[in-house]
Amino acid sequence: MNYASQSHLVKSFVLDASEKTVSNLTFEDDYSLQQFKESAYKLFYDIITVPAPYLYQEPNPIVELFRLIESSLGSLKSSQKAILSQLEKWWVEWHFVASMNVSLERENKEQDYNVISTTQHPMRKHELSHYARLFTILPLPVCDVCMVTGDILKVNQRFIDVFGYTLQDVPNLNVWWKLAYPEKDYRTFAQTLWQESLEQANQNNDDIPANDYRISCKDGSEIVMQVSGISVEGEFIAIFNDATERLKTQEILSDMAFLDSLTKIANRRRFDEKLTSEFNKLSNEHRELSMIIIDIDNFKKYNDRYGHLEGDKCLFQVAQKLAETVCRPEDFVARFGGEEFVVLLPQTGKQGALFIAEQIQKSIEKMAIPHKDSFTGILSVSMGINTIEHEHDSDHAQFFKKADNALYYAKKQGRNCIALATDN
Ligand SMILES: Nc1nc2c(ncn2[C@@H]2O[C@H](COP(=O)(O)OP(=O)(O)OP(=O)(O)O)[C@@H](O)[C@H]2O)c(=O)[nH]1
Repeated sequence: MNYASQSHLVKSFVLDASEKTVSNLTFEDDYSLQQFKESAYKLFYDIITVPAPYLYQEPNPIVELFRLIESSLGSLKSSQKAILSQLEKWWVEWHFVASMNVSLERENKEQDYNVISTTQHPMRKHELSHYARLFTILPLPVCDVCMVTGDILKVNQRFIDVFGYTLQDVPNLNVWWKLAYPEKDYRTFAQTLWQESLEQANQNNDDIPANDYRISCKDGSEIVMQVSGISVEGEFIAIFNDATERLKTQEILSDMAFLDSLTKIANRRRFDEKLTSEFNKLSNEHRELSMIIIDIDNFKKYNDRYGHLEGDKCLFQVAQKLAETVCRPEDFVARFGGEEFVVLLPQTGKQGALFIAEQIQKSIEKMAIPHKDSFTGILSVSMGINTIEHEHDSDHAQFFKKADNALYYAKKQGRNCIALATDN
């Protein structure tokens, strides 16, 4: 771009316009506004010769040029300032329309599409110029991608601000996937999800549905984005919406609801509360209380062999099975943490608790979840039981500790077994 000559042209245009046609850019009627715009567009048409505008990159040539013009005008009058800033906006619009026309012309070669005649009247492309402005000023990161080649055609300034990548860093989808999704497994997952979303949009003739993606930024930080999009004739525009805050809120809400997010049973916090309340009841009423701590055997090896995702699935299945097996309304099941669960059985003595533990063992065995690295070839659990009566001198921490000691003993016996805490 020849900055000097263009700067000179725009400068004389601004000076001329601010002297004659407008004062503070308040146009008396639509006609004078239209006149002014048309002369501006005519000027752009005369001076713009760059074939492929890279408007959305840093440094942005248009912005640079206008900075130059502004400094060369010395101390600006407010009317000149207003004209200059309007011109800059229109120039961006005009440039976008011109580039759209160039691609339209390429597609319509056989119809002898006349680019010049359309670009001389750019306001006919009203919608396009609106789109151009939207694309530039949208406070969300957006990028425009050619579906055929995978080339990223444009990214807006917000995209650069949020992710740190410019169009040079991510010229096409291949590079984008590698940089933004550096971990191979997660990349495969994200690509599959995005591909399915594209197909779904295509089938339903609808927008690209929104899903959450964990994206790595140029500075190495990670950000969770809800990505959706629209597809328009061989291109799609991906729209990124920050999901971090939403996910944080969801997490807090699910914590507040005392639900373990993975297994969908009560969590540790809820268990602590329940244990305290059951313990307090003991002193007032003639009651018993039993606790069973359940720990999956060799779960580390399970994760190592079948992968963490399968491990998560397994934890969910075991938790649901426990909730199904321990079904009296006053009984209580929670995930204590990791691969450890806990059952509280109010008004239940040693024999009753042992019976429930055996039921649990059987139901887990019946699920027959394959576990090649376990002694039995299927998933098993070990359990420690403790029971307390209304006359007691321990606190709930001690009560828990004894059940945990019993569990430790069960593990030492070779796993897949149940141990009762001793009285002392
Ligand atoms: N998939 C998955 N794994 C978890 C989760 N929480 C804890 N773990 C895994 O559970 C495993 C527990 O390992 P250990 O404490 O060594 O116990 P173990 O391998 O079952 O051995 P034993 O208890 O002696 O039978 C670790 O590998 C943890 O990473 C979870 O939410 N999901």
